Amino acid sequence: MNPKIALENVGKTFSLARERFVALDDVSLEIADNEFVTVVGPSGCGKSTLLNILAGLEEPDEGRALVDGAEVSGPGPDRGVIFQQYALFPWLTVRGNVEFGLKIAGVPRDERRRRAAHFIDVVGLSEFADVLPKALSGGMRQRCAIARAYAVNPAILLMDEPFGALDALTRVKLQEQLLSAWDRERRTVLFITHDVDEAVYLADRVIVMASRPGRIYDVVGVDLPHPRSEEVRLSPEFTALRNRVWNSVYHQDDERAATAERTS
Ligand SMILES: Nc1ncnc2c1ncn2[C@@H]1O[C@H](COP(=O)(O)OP(=O)(O)OP(=O)(O)O)[C@@H](O)[C@H]1O
Repeated sequence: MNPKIALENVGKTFSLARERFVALDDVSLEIADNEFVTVVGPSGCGKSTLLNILAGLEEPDEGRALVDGAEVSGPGPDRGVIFQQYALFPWLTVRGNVEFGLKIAGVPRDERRRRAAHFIDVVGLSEFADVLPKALSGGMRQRCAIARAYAVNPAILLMDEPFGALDALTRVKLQEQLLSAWDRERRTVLFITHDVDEAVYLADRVIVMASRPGRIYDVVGVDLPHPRSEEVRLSPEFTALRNRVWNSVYHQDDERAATAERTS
């Protein structure tokens, strides 16, 4: 089957003052329809650049980014993007925020109401539908942002550290909620995180990146059962996968040093 998303030999370099940063070097990746892929790696390894290219917010210098076989040429309603900072409109209620994208898309009022109510329920915010963002906690705001992204029904969700600013407990709750929403309404998801446990818990496949130059370093398949639960989180299988990804992320430098030593 054709992949939903494909990156073909993507390269991207930024120049800052006199320095050049190779944010992505020859990155190739295929993501299947309805697959949940997480990306982890050290700071500056090009994770956000990769997501921004797929979102159509950055252009690659080399190679191509494809969605459904067509080259990405800008943002589109087929891709919902969720960043770490929940960009909610402060003057709109939860319902207003979730309905906003539907209004822009020209969805009629009754259908808008119905869809917004459904996704507000999916993220567990029904009681707060008429509340303004300032009265919500950080976790609730991010749930509202997720409901808004889901409501416009994009085939693809691109999530850049969406839970990065939240405390550990809220984070775990949101992981559960995101996965249960995904179990009910499958989407193709690319999810960036710094958190190895989060990467393994959510994913069908974890992509580990390395920096300087930014590239794919390791790919780890996660065959843990769904629906995932605390039991899965505490299982030896989860621990083994987590350790494997942890080693890949945190021992990249050891390997590099050993290679440098061997070749010097
Ligand atoms: N607009 C830009 N202008 C100049 N350099 C940039 C720009 N965007 C990214 N870079 C550089 O490209 C490299 C990759 O950045 P990117 O933000 O993609 O990494 P990241 O893995 O998402 O990092 P982090 O985990 O810290 O968010 C870094 O060296 C960064 O400084």
